[in-house]
Amino acid sequence: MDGIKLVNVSKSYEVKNQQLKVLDGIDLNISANKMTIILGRSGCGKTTLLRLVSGIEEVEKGEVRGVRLKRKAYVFQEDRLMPWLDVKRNITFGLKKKQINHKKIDEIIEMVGLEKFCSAYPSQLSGGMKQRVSIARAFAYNPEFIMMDEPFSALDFFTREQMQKELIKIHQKTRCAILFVTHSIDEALILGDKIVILEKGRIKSCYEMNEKKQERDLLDQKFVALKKQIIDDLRII
Ligand SMILES: Nc1ncnc2c1ncn2[C@@H]1O[C@H](COP(=O)(O)OP(=O)(O)OP(=O)(O)O)[C@@H](O)[C@H]1O
Repeated sequence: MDGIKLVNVSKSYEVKNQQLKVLDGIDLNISANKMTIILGRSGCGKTTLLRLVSGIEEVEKGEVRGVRLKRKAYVFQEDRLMPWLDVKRNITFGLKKKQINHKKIDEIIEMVGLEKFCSAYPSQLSGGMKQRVSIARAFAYNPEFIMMDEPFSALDFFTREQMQKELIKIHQKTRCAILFVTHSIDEALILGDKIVILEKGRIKSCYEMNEKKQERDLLDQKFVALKKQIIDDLRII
């Protein structure tokens, strides 16, 4: 699959008769098979960027290339499950009957550790389990490109750590392109193949990460130094 390319993308909103510039001249390559992280402070335009890439919102200026014909999935901060459907039906929701490959769906359910909960309803699941269902639903669609908007931000430290590990595993198997929004520097360092720092609607800096994900140790000198650098990038002067 080819990647996705943003060329000079800008977006403004009209708020109380004034133009609020949210994104300003974004140039970005979202590589196929890789996890690209958008990291930034609250209000810097991360969700707006995802919405433009997904096509939910229209680009005002510039262009998003290579996304239109791709199979896309979206994972939101909240799980957005159907309360009246059990886990398996939530995961296959949106797929046509003949598109459902039960063997593959069962594999995905196993990958997210929910094999014992296939017939449970969302009200019977914890927050972390519900978010796993959302992730399984995205992967069940066999997407070429997944957009994730702070999917783990409502989870406690340990559940979040576990979900990050699961996401790395499932991504290594499927190798789809992922655009992942977060405001956690640690999460970006754990997951990213590329970390893009967004600041006031512009790309402030960009880091390519070549270290194997399973071997990343955030307490290692190299990662501590990179984290300091990113904190400096995010500091508003
Ligand atoms: N539909 C809209 N109409 C007007 N202003 C909007 C709209 N959507 C977003 N904004 C404004 O655009 C700015 C960026 O919002 P966005 O949601 O993209 O930020 P974010 O980086 O995702 O923030 P957070 O991390 O808090 O979710 C904010 O000032 C927000 O108020």
